[in-house]
Amino acid sequence: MTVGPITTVFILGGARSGKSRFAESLVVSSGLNRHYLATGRAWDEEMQARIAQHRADRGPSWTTHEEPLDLVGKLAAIDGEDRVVLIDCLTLWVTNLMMEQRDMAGEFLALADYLPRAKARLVFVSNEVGLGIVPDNRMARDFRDHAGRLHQMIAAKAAEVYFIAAGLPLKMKG
Ligand SMILES: Nc1nc2c(ncn2[C@@H]2O[C@H](COP(=O)(O)OP(=O)(O)OP(=O)(O)O)[C@@H](O)[C@H]2O)c(=O)[nH]1
Repeated sequence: MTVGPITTVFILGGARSGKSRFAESLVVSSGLNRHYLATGRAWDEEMQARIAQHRADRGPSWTTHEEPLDLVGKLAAIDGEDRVVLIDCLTLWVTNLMMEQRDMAGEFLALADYLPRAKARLVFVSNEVGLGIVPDNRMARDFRDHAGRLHQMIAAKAAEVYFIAAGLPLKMKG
């Protein structure tokens, strides 16, 4: 990640592709203060254990925040020139917004509009969920469409975009 002008980085990949690890390595190499903003919720014991492991792996040099819905509000609240914020991940945010029946287009626009105003560097992580066959239920199809639209909006605003597969980053923009 370029240290200099304000930069937004967007990292897309499949489940267990290594996207979070790659994102964390960019944050560490920036030399800036490390902030982690989780959109996920611990809905069962397995997820609680997974989150605890992630926190232990990140270590004490990271400040962790959790916000399932008001992503722009939280980003604005923790903003600062001295830091980089890793947002993990956009697809869980989409899930949470759908569960609460929020205005998806409005929420996405608010996030895209916020990006050029951020003082912190932002590293977004998301799951590419659009590569398989068309899901046979409506909710899954809607989810896939929302995620695809959001990804295009964030990729358009990001200075760098990566696709991760099998732990390997492919730079798509920047
Ligand atoms: N609430 C909360 N969630 C966290 C925290 N740390 C990590 N997570 C969540 O853990 C998820 C990533 O973990 P995994 O499911 O193990 O990884 P993955 O995205 O399948 O795989 P990779 O592509 O390898 O990153 C993220 O989406 C985060 O939301 C935390 O401190 N709090």
